[in-house]
Amino acid sequence: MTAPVEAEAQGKGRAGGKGTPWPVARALAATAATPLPPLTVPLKRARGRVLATPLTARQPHPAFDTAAMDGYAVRGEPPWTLVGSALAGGEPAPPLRCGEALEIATGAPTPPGTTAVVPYEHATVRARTVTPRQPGTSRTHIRHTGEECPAGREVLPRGTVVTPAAVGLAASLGCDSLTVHAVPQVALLLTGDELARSGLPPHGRVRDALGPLLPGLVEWAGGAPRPVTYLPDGRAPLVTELARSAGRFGPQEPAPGTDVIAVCGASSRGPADHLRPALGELGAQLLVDSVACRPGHPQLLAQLPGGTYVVGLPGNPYAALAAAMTLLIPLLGTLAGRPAPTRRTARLARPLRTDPSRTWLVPVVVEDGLATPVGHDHPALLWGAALADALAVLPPGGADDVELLPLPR
Ligand SMILES: Nc1nc2c(c(=O)[nH]1)N[C@H]1C(S)=C(S)[C@@H](COP(=O)(O)OP(=O)(O)OC[C@H]3O[C@@H](n4cnc5c(N)ncnc54)[C@H](O)[C@@H]3O)O[C@H]1N2
Ligand code: MOO
Repeated sequence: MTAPVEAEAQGKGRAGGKGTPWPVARALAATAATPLPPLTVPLKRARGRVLATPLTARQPHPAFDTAAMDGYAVRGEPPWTLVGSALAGGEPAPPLRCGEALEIATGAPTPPGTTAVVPYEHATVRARTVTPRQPGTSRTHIRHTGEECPAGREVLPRGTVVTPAAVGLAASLGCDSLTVHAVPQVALLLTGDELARSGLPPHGRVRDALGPLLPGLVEWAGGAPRPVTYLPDGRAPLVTELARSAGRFGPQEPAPGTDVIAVCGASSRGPADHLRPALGELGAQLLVDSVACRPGHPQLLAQLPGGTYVVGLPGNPYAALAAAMTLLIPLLGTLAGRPAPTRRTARLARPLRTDPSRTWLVPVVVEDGLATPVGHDHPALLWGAALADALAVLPPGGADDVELLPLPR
């Protein structure tokens, strides 16, 4: 599927054309790369990354026989004589003898010989004699060593995203570090002389919507966004910044280790749309050149000679988001080591206008398996996307059941 950029950059024939079919483009983005190499990081830096090796228990859980309730550890048949007390984290208690009871806190090791823990509410104590309030049940209220997880057991497979719960689980099982995939480093280049970064822009200029949007989107997809770089319109600044971001050359210090560069704007064929010519000048290979979808068709995926990927996103903000969901998010997922997402579908709440040759990405809210379009889906405004749970993928010709691309919430 690769084609030298130079050839494409010369012609304008594909600007309004159909481009790569949307499902093909997404699959190309997901398979263009391989996961970044593994590295071992402390637990506190592991969250959001992806396990490169399975998480296995370094110790059994629980690590010792322990009381599941506050009450009395007892041995043998009642009544029992109270011989002392044990708190969680305290000195280990000596073995119990038959007929003895030890006041015990939840989580304290049960002394050797314990046959049950009688909760306070099930016991009566008089003159250091403990008796049960009701006939014994079959429950001993002892959590035995390894009963929840034996040592060496694989508890999370490779490819699991490290959630807060996973970090806590790893700690419970004695881990101080996790082996995860490196996080894709993402440079964000925004082009356009018309962009204003705060306040109400003067006539003819527009507020930048993508500088505020993209870092959160990249983090959600498992990448690490670099601070946004704003570029003036022009081919030369784009060539210089693409090369610098890729760490290849440049007058300034190269940015080390950039895996992906997302470029916003300059993706179409107008006089200020320099992305394709700039990529051509740098000797990039186009992997996807325009996608048969609305919005977002001018998007592209390319690879610079040093290996860095470039995703070209249209300047129109909703078109940029739709394009990012098509090319950038699958690419980042693969680089980050995430498994392919589970395919989700829903029934469209009402039929939508369809296109015979292009996929439409439609913002929807999803409830009880029904996808309801929220409207407000003009390519230039993120209103519909901000209301939506997901983008519904409406294939050429339409469908009753549609695939969903969940949006970050
Ligand atoms: N002759 C053709 N013209 C256009 C075509 C085409 O096929 N043939 N496609 C249109 C489509 S669809 C899109 S989308 C845009 C893509 O344009 P670019 O990627 O080149 O982006 P720009 O021209 O720079 O900007 C387009 C539009 O978006 C605004 N913009 C840009 N950046 C931002 C930002 N960060 N935040 C908010 N708004 C932004 C910009 O001001 C323009 O209004 O091309 C069409 N034209
Ligand atoms: O990608 Mo444009 O519609 O897709 O604004």
